[in-house]
Amino acid sequence: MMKTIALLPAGSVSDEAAKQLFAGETLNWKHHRLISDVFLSTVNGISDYSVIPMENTIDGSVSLHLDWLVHEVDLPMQAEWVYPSIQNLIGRREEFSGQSGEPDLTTIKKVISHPVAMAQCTQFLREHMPQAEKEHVGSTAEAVRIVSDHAGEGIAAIGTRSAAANNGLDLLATEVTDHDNNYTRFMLVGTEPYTARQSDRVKTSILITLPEDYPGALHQVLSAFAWRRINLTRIESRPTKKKLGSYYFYIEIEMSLDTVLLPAALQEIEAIGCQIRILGCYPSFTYEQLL
Ligand SMILES: O=C(O)C(=O)C[C@]1(C(=O)O)C=C[C@@H](O)C=C1
Repeated sequence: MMKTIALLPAGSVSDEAAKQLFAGETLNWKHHRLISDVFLSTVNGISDYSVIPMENTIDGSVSLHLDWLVHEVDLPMQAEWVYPSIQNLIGRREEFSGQSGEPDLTTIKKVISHPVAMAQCTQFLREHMPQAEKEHVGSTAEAVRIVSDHAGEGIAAIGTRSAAANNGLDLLATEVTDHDNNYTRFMLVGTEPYTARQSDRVKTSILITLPEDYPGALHQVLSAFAWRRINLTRIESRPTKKKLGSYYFYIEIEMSLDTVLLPAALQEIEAIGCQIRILGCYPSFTYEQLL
């Protein structure tokens, strides 16, 4: 049966990234304005998978989305991949044209975008349009659509080339992120394994709650991995939301759950009183692998 994929709107970075992961396949795309609806679509069985942005080169972890996976939904991670987040300043050229014919960015009254995309362009915005009010919306694609619906109101958006083209708008400035090599790591979550492509790199994500009043617990957790020479690629602490100062550790491990060493390490960690929740074991793809 044809699979259904829930994701942010057409022209968002999520949309471009998902098309890359599923290149060559015929699928149903279910676009949603808000990431909460992207999650809920798969929770409610309307979609098979949700596409979730998890981490960005410039802005770091997308904590809100990690918190959703931890607290709100129980959707296993099925694949992770990396996609470039190339942002542009988008609007109508004639609305902002200066004397030289080049866009005069100081005439922009308001810039809108997704908060993560906006954060990737902080310096650019401060340098070139300190006068502009900043407003956050659900995705870069939605920001571009709003600009298209509000001609003549002095609004520009940060978004992708494809969103500008979809809406017949101009690129007022290209590649405006504060650092080149800006990538976003995406996660495919859902109840079925992703099998369309294979990767030689498999990761396991877990959530660990440390026992209370156990000095050195985190050190012991890390050493259970260290002496087995198990590589950790990410460790993040997030509030349990139950008590001030109480945290989970989200850990990404560069090893499959069916490799003998990993269950042994997890057993050792449980033996000191830690609670472990497995969030998924999934193939990991670099951008180059998917080209
Ligand atoms: O708004 C979009 O285009 C998205 O896909 C969302 C999102 C994010 O939430 O991290 C994804 C990647 C970009 O780097 C910026 C924003």
